[in-house]
Amino acid sequence: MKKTLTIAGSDATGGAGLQADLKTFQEYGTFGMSAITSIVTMDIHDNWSHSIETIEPEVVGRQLDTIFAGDKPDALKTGMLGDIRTITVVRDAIDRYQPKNIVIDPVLACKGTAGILLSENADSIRELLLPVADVTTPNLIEAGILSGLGELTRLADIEKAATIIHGYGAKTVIIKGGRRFDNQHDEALDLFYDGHAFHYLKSPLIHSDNNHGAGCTFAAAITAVLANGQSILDAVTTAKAFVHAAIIKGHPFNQYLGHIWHGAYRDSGHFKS
Ligand SMILES: Nc1ncnc2c1ncn2[C@@H]1O[C@H](COP(=O)(O)OP(=O)(O)O)[C@@H](O)[C@H]1O
Ligand SMILES: Cc1ncc(COP(=O)(O)O)c(C=O)c1O
Repeated sequence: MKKTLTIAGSDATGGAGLQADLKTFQEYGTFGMSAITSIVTMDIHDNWSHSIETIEPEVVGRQLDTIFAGDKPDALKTGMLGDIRTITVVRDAIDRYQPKNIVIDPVLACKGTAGILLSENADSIRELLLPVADVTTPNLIEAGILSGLGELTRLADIEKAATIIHGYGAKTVIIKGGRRFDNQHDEALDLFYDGHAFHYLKSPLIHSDNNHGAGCTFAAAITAVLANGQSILDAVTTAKAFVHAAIIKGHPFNQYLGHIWHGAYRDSGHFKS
């Protein structure tokens, strides 16, 4: 049994955050574990504004000590980390326990929120987590912030951002253009860069707002496939198909939010032996 770990925030609605990660880990037949960093709530009476309650960093550290008291996870991912002190705690645990297959999803922006969440975390993620990342998966906004390039509107900008982020130490960078990157071909386009070549991952753009949790789920699927021993390019390719199926079979939650369905890839006949 391969083991996977998420260090992430809780999304009470169940679509994103550690809930998305654990569901996805299970879909890939891995045993998921979680260290919770923050609790996100949304207010139906205030235009669905998001609030973040951070868990004491010391408690995050104790969760990690608890998890690493067992066999080492075969892969781990980080999501929303909440407090800057938490980023230090996570890096300390990585130095102490030396896990392999580290996926850093640098969550700085949630869909459905006008502003950027936790932009002050960007510097700490860049300095402490990118140097130990086997894979990092910023969306278009996060890649603009982490690279310092700001708004990325052309393919050349995205490639430049990937090169800069790779320069901070992440071995593989995947910039999720998703539906944010405007292109003439109606494609959801992501860029994969491993320091050698740029690969574009493309899928038809789905015209749906039921996309809450897509980013977390994409990174969680990569984590699970790495835990199962496959290559990074394989992991990213199947994660793209997994999240594509999940968005197609998404369903509305309320007038503000629509969920993806994490079980859609299995429903469409995958994972059957
Ligand atoms: N409307 C869509 N149609 C097809 N794929 C999408 C769509 N929106 C996002 N994706 C894909 O889902 C994954 C997550 O991307 P995105 O939603 O941009 O991340 P985040 O949740 O971090 O903002 C990427 O592989 C992206 O290309
Ligand atoms: C705890 C948590 N993590 C991450 C996210 C980002 O979600 P997505 O995968 O839609 O970008 C959210 C969004 O609400 C969240 O609540």
